[in-house]
Amino acid sequence: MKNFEELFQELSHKAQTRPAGSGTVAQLDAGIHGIGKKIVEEAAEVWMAAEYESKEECAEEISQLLYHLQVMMIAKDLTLEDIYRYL
Ligand SMILES: N=c1c2ncn([C@@H]3O[C@H](COP(=O)(O)OP(=O)(O)OP(=O)(O)O)[C@@H](O)[C@H]3O)c2ncn1[C@@H]1O[C@H](COP(=O)(O)O)[C@@H](O)[C@H]1O
Repeated sequence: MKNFEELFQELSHKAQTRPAGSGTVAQLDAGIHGIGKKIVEEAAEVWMAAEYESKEECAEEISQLLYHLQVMMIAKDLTLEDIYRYL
């Protein structure tokens, strides 16, 4: 099991090394517009899961939203500290 910080490290490394087959690299190549659409889509899936699905399905959708938010952070060259200072 990985935590938020570990996922961010992993995604940052993928963005730098660009391994073949990485979905993260594909997302980054899709650009801000594509990543933004994915965030909106995943946010809607979180809402629907919270309304109509199980707690576990809701947790999975939330994890996917967090993933796509991290991809956006990397695309915008934001660090975790840039975000944490507003929490
Ligand atoms: N945690 C995630 C993660 N969460 C969500 N996703 C992506 O978000 C999509 C969400 O799935 P959905 O079923 O909601 O969407 P979908 O419409 O079926 O998917 P698409 O057809 O749009 O890809 C998944 O298909 C993944 O592409 C993730 N992709 C990768 N990770 C982790 O990121 C790390 C790096 O992954 P790679 O860059 O692929 O090596 C690994 O540790 C992965 O576990």
